[in-house]
Amino acid sequence: MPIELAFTKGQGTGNDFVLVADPDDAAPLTPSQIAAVCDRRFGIGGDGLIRAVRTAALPDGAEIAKTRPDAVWFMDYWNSDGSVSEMCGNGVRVFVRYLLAEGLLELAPGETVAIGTRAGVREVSSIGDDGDAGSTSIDGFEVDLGVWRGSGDEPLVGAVGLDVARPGLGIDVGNPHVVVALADDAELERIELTRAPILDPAPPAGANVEFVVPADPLVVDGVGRIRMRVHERGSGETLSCGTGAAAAALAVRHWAGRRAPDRWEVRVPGGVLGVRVVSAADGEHVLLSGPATLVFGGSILLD
Ligand SMILES: N[C@@H](CCC[C@H](N)C(=O)O)C(=O)O
Repeated sequence: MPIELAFTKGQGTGNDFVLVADPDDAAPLTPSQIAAVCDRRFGIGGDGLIRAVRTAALPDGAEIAKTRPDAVWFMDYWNSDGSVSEMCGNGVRVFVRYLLAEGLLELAPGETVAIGTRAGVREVSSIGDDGDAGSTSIDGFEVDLGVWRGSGDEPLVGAVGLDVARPGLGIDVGNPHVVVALADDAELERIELTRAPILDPAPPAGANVEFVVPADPLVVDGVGRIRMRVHERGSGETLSCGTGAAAAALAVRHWAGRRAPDRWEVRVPGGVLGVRVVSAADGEHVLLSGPATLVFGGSILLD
């Protein structure tokens, strides 16, 4: 007997998601149902599926429910192939937009909400209008992705369109990334990402792979500027990846050395994202800002 699933479609810089509400985790979806929903020809289509579940109702939220009762909602994030991920930087902004539209949350400009994720609690602020967060922040929402770290991975990365494999730098912002610098825009356009890049050695949990090109000049008015394309673990090439944009900015900042700025503008095929790095007592936090839009809603029949 097919089940009817009510959904909303949303996107942030062209990274698109199917959102469903299941506050009590009453009807978990199987990986094959998720892949069917995300299929662009046979389903709704999306780079991922996000379930809105109360943190206390989801087994993966149990620890957060004990320590951070203010993180009422959990972003249960799934890639389009039905694999699970710890975190999604574009997704978490669209998730907050969705909670607001569904009347599940109230948030004024400048206010912050704590969201449970598999990477831990993430603070999301409404910015723009009255809630400005600074010159590189993009109106919409800004998420504190927490303390970033180098993953220690330094694989060689091969991709169709690259003459030789290039060195990659592993960055962890709650989920795993490998960032690769390319020479120029022509090389960035030439790579073919319908096939997954080959990482040697491959990180055990896989990785999202970002290809970046610095703008010339790299820094204007204290803001670093880069272009990026991405192949996402579990979703293939997407128009944008928020955590990937943060990882790409962090890698270029690392390569640029001590005088590199803390504010970055990252151009992706689907738009522009803001990244800033802020020092705190527990380390360097990376913050991501960008738009979040709901596009349409409906219901789908699922086997
Ligand atoms: N598009 C997302 C990242 C989604 C998860 C990723 N594919 C993974 O498996 O880690 C973003 O905006 O960060």
